[in-house]
Parts: sequence; structure tokens; C-alpha cells
Amino acid sequence: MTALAQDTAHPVLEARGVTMVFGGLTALNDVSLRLDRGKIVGLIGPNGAGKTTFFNCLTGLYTPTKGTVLLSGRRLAPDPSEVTIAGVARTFQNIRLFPNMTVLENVLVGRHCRMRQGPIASLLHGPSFRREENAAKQRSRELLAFVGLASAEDEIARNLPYGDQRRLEIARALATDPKVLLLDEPTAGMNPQETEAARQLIFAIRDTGVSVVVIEHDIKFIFGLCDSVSVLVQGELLVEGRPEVVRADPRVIEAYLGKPPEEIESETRGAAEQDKREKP
Ligand SMILES: Nc1ncnc2c1ncn2[C@@H]1O[C@H](COP(=O)(O)OP(=O)(O)OP(=O)(O)O)[C@@H](O)[C@H]1O
Repeated sequence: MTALAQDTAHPVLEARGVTMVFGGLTALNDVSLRLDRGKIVGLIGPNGAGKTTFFNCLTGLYTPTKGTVLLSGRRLAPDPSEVTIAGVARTFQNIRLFPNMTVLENVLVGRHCRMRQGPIASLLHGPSFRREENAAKQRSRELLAFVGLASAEDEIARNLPYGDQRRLEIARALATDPKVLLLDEPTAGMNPQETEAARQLIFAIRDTGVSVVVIEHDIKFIFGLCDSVSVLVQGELLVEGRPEVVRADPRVIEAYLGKPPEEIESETRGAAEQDKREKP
């Protein structure tokens, strides 16, 4: 089998039986997830269900107690920088930018993992370093244009409006040339217009060939975005499937929704936003 054939024979990202135990607490129990190429998968569940822990297992921040994570059929080492180089990028629940650097510099930091020149070449600022740096700047500017921040490249990151900081985080993640992008609550704190713009941006990212997993409390957003939705409850995968099937599943309604999705969406959204604004 050729490398290309192998590549298309597997889901781009697959978690098999991931279990994560902290002391006496089982935060995840035997959770599996499959992300096919060009798809968007949603991960929902109440507070404390294990969603962020699952992302941490997918990106090597945590070493799962049991289970494996595979990218295009190859096992991913539980090491964040290796995972990034292999092609998995993420954003965080609470924005993690370099607040005192410019917008362009923030994206360049993401690009750095794809640069070949070592420390000596960068110290000497030789022609090959300059060529690579120019290429990195060009790619970073393309990404800023892609996320709608072309005119903000010289701004200091912390001065950007909240929604733009989230876009910048996405641009920085895309600068690593990922196959898979993991978004942890990308619309938290956004107004309805920003949320719709974020939805369109995620579709545009998917259309460039990047597969996406999204954690969100905004259920309406998830159901209008994803090809498939997985529901976590107390560390267990309760149900997964197409949005319309998950939405109507009696187990989901009983264990998670309990009431019409619109009602839950506004309650969980309110709580999540309060939470975000209170955290530093
Ligand atoms: N490093 C850790 N050490 C100990 N317990 C942890 C750690 N990380 C997460 N947990 C626990 O694991 C459980 C799942 O937490 P997690 O943050 O993954 O949930 P979540 O679904 O992302 O919640 P939220 O929607 O509130 O962000 C919680 O009980 C949490 O306290």
C-alpha cells in the first residue's frame, strides 16, 4: 500500500478507548472518537464532563491512563510539540495569546514550528534565514487576511477586541499547517454576529481541507455546524451521531438537555460566559 493510500484509509484523527484518571477521579472512561477528513465533529456535555481533558489527551498535554490517539493511522506520542509537528493544532478555552506582542508576531510564533533554520542561522541572519523569515511573514499575513485581521497586523494583541483575539488564536493555530484543528469553546463571550462569523470561519477552514473538532456550550451553534456530534456525560461517551439524531435522542434529552435545546443553550451560554469573564 502506498503512503497516500494508507493516508486515506484511516480517519484523520482517531481516539480509541481513552481513559484519564486523576487520583481517585475518572475524568474520562473509555472514550473513542473518529474524525474523518474534511469533517467537523462537535463535542458537547455539561460542565465537568471531561471535554477539555479529552482535548488535553488528544494534544499530548496529558498522557491518557489508557487508550491511544492516532493521526492518519499513526499513533501520536503524548508530547505537545510532537503532536503539533504531526499536524494537530488547538485553541484554548481561555485565550492564550502573547498579549504584548503584535498580531503578526503572534502568528509568526505559530509558524515557527515549520521553520527549518536553526538558532545559528537565525543569529547570523544569513540569506537563507531571511528567505525563510520572509516566507513565514507572507504566510502569516495570508492567514491574518483569511481570518479577517489583515489590517490589524501591527496592533498589540491585548488591544484587540475580544472576538478578534479569538480569531487571532485561530490564525496562530493555522500557522502550524495542521491537518486537524481543535477549538475549545471558540464562541465563548461572543455576541450573535461574532458567533455567526465564527461559524462561517470554521466552515471556511474546513473547506481548506483542515478537519475540525469543536467543544461548545452553545448547542444551537454545534447543531448548525457539525457533521457529527459526540455527547460526553461524567467522562463517558453517551451518544454520538448526526446532529439531528443526537438532538432527538431520549438519552441526550434526559441526561443532558432535559429541556428544549434553545432553553439549555441560553442557560449554559450565560454560565459559561460568566465563567470566562471571571477567569484571569
Ligand atoms: N489536571 C487535573 N487534575 C485533577 N482533576 C482534573 C484535572 N483536569 C481536569 N480535572 C477534573 O476532570 C473533570 C473534567 O474536567 P474538564 O475540565 O475536562 O471538563 P469540561 O467538560 O471541559 O468542563 P467545562 O465545560 O466546565 O470546561 C473535572 O471533574 C475536573 O475537575
